[in-house]
Amino acid sequence: MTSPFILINFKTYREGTGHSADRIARAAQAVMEDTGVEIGIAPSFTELRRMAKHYTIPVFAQHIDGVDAGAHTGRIPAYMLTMAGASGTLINHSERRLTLAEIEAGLAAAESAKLQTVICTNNIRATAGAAALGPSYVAIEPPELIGSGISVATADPGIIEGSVRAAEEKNPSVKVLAGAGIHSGKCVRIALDLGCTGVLLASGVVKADDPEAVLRDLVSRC
Ligand SMILES: O=C[C@H](O)COP(=O)(O)O
Repeated sequence: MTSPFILINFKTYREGTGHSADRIARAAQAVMEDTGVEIGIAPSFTELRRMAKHYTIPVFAQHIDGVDAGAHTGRIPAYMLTMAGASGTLINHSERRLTLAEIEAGLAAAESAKLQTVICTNNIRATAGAAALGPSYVAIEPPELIGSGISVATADPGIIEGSVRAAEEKNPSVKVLAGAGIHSGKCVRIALDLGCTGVLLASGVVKADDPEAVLRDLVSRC
């Protein structure tokens, strides 16, 4: 049986930058080592290489572009992510929405670089479409709950259940993460009980006074 996966997105929070990013990464590594629950981080591009060098936990990018090396100003190709030490990438986060063509190109680039892929979706139909593309994970996140402190696990368990079912129907090898407002071990337990492999979260850990305490609570019912 595979371990649950908890992926912490640092977004562009100041609390996820510089020394504060280290505080979270250090805590994530300690909790992962103590409990065996897989905990990954998705820091900003400017922190990614440093995070991947200093910590052994999985480090994901927050975005990828389906372009190769060359004349592409301001883009982030797969080879740069692997050179920086990333092991995976988010694709199509609600805060960085992409066209279908861009999602497909980013996914293909990530796969050819052997990066794990998390396509984010905002509803069950989008989950079905994303799962059909065959990423490693689909992360279902109702946009209205993102950053709200109100957990999708309790506010909208139906969207999680429906997404798990949709992914299973389209491609049973695609794992599902639940995200938006996740902040406690209870939220994680509900997501796992609904068939998810884990959770994608940000503010609950990144903005916490004591990120390690939150992380220990998150894994407490895995
Ligand atoms: O990538 C993370 C999600 O957008 C969830 O964010 P949140 O945990 O702050 O609601």
